[in-house]
Amino acid sequence: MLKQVQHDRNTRYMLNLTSKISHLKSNTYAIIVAGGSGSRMQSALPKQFIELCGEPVMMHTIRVFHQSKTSPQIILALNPGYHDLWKELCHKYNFKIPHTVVAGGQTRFHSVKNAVDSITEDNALIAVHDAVRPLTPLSVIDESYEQAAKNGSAVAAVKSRDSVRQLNGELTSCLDRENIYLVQTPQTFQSALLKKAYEQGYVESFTDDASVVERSGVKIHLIEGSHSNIKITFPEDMAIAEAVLNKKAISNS
Ligand SMILES: Nc1ccn([C@@H]2O[C@H](COP(=O)(O)OP(=O)(O)OP(=O)(O)O)[C@@H](O)[C@H]2O)c(=O)n1
Ligand SMILES: C[C@](O)(CO)[C@H](O)COP(=O)(O)O
Repeated sequence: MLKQVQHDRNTRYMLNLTSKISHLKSNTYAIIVAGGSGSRMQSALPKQFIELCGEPVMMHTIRVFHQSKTSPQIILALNPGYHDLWKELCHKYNFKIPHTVVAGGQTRFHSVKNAVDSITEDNALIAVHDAVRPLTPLSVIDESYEQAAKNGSAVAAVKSRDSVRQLNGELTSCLDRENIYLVQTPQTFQSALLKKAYEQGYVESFTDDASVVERSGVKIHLIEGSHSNIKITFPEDMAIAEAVLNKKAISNS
């Protein structure tokens, strides 16, 4: 029964998608940023290389973008010191999804910038995504391209499920959580906007692409993300990601 419901949902989704995406005229790109060192993970290898359910985290991430109906060209930003390891891993895991590799930079901003600079098209849609978010639903990715085509930007976000308090000196005050969104990736933009935004100099408050684009004077549009779209940051996140992927494999079998 559960399987039938899932199947019906998938079919409905595919049908909706075919009609929705058929009018997307722009070429699409996916920048997967994998230039970080994963200091909070405290592992010998950066977390994007750690094996999760049979293959490195970032192979899952690239695969989900590859499955998008929009067929994005995939650009991976990776620290040059890891390019050879990545080649070896692609060979070892027989990973054949086409992608190009550019150098990762000092910060996430610099990694994204290197990838953005490698794209020459002004009339494309570019999704920027963390390599360490391997659980992003395909529907969120496709919706992000669709909405960015309409509105210029589409940034995945979810409402807080917890109550939220703000620290003011020694006191705390309750915030209205209806107005609080937790921001995820993908963060998708029309290429001309993203390229212009990444011409700005780096400032420390640039923690994501929305903050860079907003600073260039462009309004940010949010889209519904997913609570399962976690960023692998701490060791316990691997166990959560594994459980979600295993559950998905069972419901698809
Ligand atoms: N110089 C950097 C820093 C981060 N990232 C990427 O940005 C994403 C989100 O960053 P985060 O989770 O903070 O990764 P790390 O910087 O690797 O982790 P930490 O902050 O714990 O060191 C990751 O996919 C990471 O590889 C990047 O491409 N280049
Ligand atoms: C881009 C991001 O994943 C959106 O939530 C986040 O800002 C990355 O932050 P981090 O401090 O580099 O983990």
